[in-house]
Parts: sequence; structure tokens; C-alpha cells
Amino acid sequence: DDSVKSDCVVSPPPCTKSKYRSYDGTCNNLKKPLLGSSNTPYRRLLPANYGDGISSPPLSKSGQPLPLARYISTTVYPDIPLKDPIWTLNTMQWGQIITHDLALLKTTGSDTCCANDNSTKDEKCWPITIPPLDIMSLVSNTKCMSFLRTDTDRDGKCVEGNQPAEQINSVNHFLDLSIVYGISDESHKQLRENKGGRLIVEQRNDQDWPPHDPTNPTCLGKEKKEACYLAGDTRVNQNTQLTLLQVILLREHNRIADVLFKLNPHWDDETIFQEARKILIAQHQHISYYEMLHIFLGKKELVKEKIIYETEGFVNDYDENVDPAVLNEHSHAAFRYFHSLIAGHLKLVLESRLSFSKVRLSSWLNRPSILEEENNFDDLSRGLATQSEYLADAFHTSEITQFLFRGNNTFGKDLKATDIQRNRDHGLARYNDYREYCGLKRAKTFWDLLGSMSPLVVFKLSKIYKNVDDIDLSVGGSLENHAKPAMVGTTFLCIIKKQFYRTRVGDRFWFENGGETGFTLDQLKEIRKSSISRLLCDNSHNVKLMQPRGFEKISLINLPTSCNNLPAVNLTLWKDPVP
Ligand code: HEM
Repeated sequence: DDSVKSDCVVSPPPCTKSKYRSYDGTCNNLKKPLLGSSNTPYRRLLPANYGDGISSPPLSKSGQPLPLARYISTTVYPDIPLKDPIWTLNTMQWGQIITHDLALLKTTGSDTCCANDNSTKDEKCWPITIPPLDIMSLVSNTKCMSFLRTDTDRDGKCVEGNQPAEQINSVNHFLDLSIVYGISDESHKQLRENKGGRLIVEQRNDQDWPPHDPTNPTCLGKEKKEACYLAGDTRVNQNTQLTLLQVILLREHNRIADVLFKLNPHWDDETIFQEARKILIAQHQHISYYEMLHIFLGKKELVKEKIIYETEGFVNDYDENVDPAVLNEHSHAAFRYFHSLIAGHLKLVLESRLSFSKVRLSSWLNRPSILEEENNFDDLSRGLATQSEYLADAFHTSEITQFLFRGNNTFGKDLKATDIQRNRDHGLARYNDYREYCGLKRAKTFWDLLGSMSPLVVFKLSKIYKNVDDIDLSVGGSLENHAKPAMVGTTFLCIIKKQFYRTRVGDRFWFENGGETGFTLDQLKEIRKSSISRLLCDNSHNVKLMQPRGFEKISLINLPTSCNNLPAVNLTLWKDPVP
């Protein structure tokens, strides 16, 4: 049954026909109420490929272990900083917002497992080995990086027999701003002010900030006064610009709630809250699908695949037979390709758009306090819309391949090595299998890859892997030439398209649907005016100018203009006609 939960709760909850979404995603699908809900498995496009057919990491065709993930990372993905000529850091950062809204692999236990200590005895421990000639080995004598295997449906002992393990997504699978609102009734409750439809904020220096989180492990060990935030998602503090966008979304909720309260003083807290939530989720879906995704995937492709529509009307494409769940291949290989967009330094930018300073990414991971210092919040907001993201390619900033979460140490973790190890942890089928699935020809030899990769890349692969069938999806897919205008090769494009189709068509509350869960047509037209630029304008402290298209760099055809000139959602359309 596809509605079996990781904790063996098989009986679906009773569903009322609520106008609003639940927090955990249950009852979005009325026929199968658990579809897409928190703590249910990712889905797969192709059957799993485990070493033992059940859950152990895969081996190479020859039966030998696959080449070390860290070795692949250092040999294939060096730090060559090539800037994107068109798209801003906002594009990368919104991509991570979409990611965190859709999925979070579930792990239990402490994330300190390395071959050097006893913790490796934990069956979930599968450290990333560092080869002897690696810079981390040579300079600081580090032998491994901690890696915890993802929890699966087999852990709960709810799966019988030899059924292959399926990993658990601990957040709900819908694009519903669970990062702002929480993933269950309990996690949601802690965020509510219970007045005026607002979310809890703390005021400092004339600005609103998320509340302090006393329990999040990333906040432990911080001085009591140091900001460390609570939000709908536990990763809120992970990196500076991610936290910035989370604060923007939180403030936007309260801004909308305050306007709705003025328009409809007779509404109670819950009504204001749910209406504000519905508007913000709609803005998010609109910005993600209509302003951002075409940058990654190309507009024509999105229209052709019915992921977006060229219409001013409703789009009633909800299909209860479409499973909205996040695909394992999407979250753990294809979409992670965009880790290569990450910039190692974040620019602080003045209203004149002069950049006067920058901060190092790895110095501020899990340390959001930097946002509250001086004018950093505004300067970094402008930075997001001014600075280039990096090109989608096979190069990664060493800030994430050598120094990720380094804290006070010389080195930290390696995100690309983690991505490769995770691909194997989840037993994703091989790159060659997905080539075939996505309409490319299966490669019999390495040289058959030449049609989709550069000769240098094919040469490297042939030196690293023994057999072309051994190539990991997250490696092969990330090395393909782009299927232009998409920023990604054919195989990943095919996987990502499938994801974003399911995410919209499998969501009964999709913002463009008319009917009882939707908006009036006039309201929908207002939602379609929302933009990343206006969102940053309205919710930063003192940013006065933004270019109209905030994912696109400033140019003669995209000049900064007064924030007031940018289209805005007219909330008076939400005035109750019959108070
Ligand atoms: C500074 C920016 C970012 C940092 C520091 C970061 C870091 C991470 C880390 C540490 C993980 C967990 C790795 C694991 O244990 O397997 C992860 C997962 C992931 N990242 Fe990123 N990331 C960033 C930006 C992005 C962007 C821009 C995208 C895509 C546009 C992205 C897509 C993903 C996806 C899809 C996952 C898997 C999510 C899941 O299902 O659990 N990330 N990232």
C-alpha cells in the first residue's frame, strides 16, 4: 500500500473537507490521505540498486567497492569560480528554499561518526573515507568525514521480507512553505502568536526576527544572547542567505496578516492566519514556477510539459491519481547539481549598488547572528539581487567541498562527496539506467558518452570507474552538456521535470486551481503580480530600490527602480464583502 507510514501508522486520518491545508500534508489527497505527508518515503523512478538487494550500499559491477566519493569529488569537481553572466545569487538561494520546502532526509543519532572512534559501530554510520594523498589527510591528518545513513521504512520494522529499503522524507512533500509554517500540528503550534493571525517574532533594532530556538542542536553551545532561530524548518540557520530569505518570508506573513486584520476586523486569529498563509504559499508557488524555474529548465520546456501555463485564467489540472511525493532521484541526485551555483563569499551592497565588503560562507554557517549586525540585513538583501551566482558546471567552491561546517577547524566537510555518498546510501540506480530511462542511448563503453559529455570528462570517468555501468547518477548526470536553454543536462532535466509536474498536479491546493480551495479570478490575478524583488523590498528594513526582475542581474534592461514602482499584490481584494 502506498500510504504506509514509517512509524507503521497505516490507518489514514479522517479528513474533513477543509478549505485550508493541513501542516503535515495529510488529507491533501482525499482518496489516499497520507500521500505526500510528513514522514513518508521518497518515491523512485527506477527500482533501487542496493549491494544486497535490500539496503546495503551498491558495489561496482566487478564486485569491488566503488571508487571513493571523496576521491571523485577532488578529482572531478575542482574550485574554478566561473560567474553566471545573467543570474543573481537569488536564483541559487531560492532553489534551496524550494528544496527545503519539499524535502529533508530523515536521520537519527548523532552526526559524529568517523572511523577514528567507536561511534562507527552504529549501524547508521558510514563515514566518508579520505584518501591518503588528499589535502585533508596531508595537512590535518583527517581520515574520514562523518556520514549518517538515512532512515528508511525498514527501520520501523514495518516492512516485511526482503523488500528494498525506501528512505524517509521527514517534511511534507508539498510546495507549501512548511519551512515557514511547520510540518506537523506540534511544530506549527510553537510558531503562532495566537493574535491577529501572526507568527511569533522578536523585536530588536526596530526589526522583526524569528524567535530563539533553545532546542535546535545547531543553536546549542551558542552564547545565550547570540541569535539562533526557530522556524518551520530545522535547517533555517544553515547559511546566511537562506536565513535571510526565511526572515523575509516570515515578515511577509505578518505583513499580510496585519493588512487582512485591518480590512476584516471581524475575522478571528485563525481565519486571518489561514488566509495570510494561503496568500503567501500562492506567492511562493507563483515565484517558484513562473519567475524562477524557467532559469533552471527553460520556459518552452516548462510550457510543453504542462509545468506552467500561458494563461490569465484558472488552471484546473489537479489529478488525484498523481502522487505528489518527492522523487529520490530528484532530491538526492538531480536537484543537488545546483550546489555548483553556490558562491563562496557573500557581498554586502549599498543602495548605490556598490559592494563595500563580503563575508566568507563557511565562517557563518549555523551562525545567523551576522544578519542582525549593523545594516547587514539590507546589505545582504541587495547582495542577493546584485551578486552573480556561479555557473552550473562541474566546479564547486571549496567553501563547500573543503570547509563546509568547519567551525573553528581548518577543514570541514565536503558537500559533493556527501552527495555522491548519499546517492549510494539511497541505492539509486546507475547513471546508465537513467540515460536509458530519459531517452539517451545506454552507453556500452565510456566512449559512447562522448555525445553527451566533453572528451576530458569522459577521460576522467574512464580513469576513475572500471565499468561505464558503475557511474553514479549524481556524477554522470552532473557532467552532461546542458540541454540548452536549460542549465542542466538531459538526464537531470528529465528527472527534475517529472518532479515539478508531480508537485503541481498532485497538489489539490495548487494556487491556480479555481473552486472551493482556490482564489477568485481577480485575486489570482493579484497573486500573479508577486515577485522576488517586491518581496525583498517589502520585508527588508530600508531597501528603497530593486530591479524589476530580482533573479536577473542589473542591466540596462533591468535597472533598479523605486520599490513603490514594482507591481504589488493588492490585498484589498481580500476584504470580506459581507462582514
Ligand atoms: C549555501 C548553500 C547550500 C548549502 C550549504 C547546502 C548544503 C546541503 C547539505 C549539508 C545537504 C545535506 C547533505 C546530505 O547529508 O546528504 C544538502 C542537501 C540538499 N541540497 Fe543543498 N545546500 C545549499 C544549496 C542548495 C541549492 C541551491 C540547491 C538546489 C537548487 C540544493 C539542493 C539540495 C537538495 C535537493 C538536497 C537534498 C534534500 C533532502 O531531500 O534532504 N542545495 N544541501
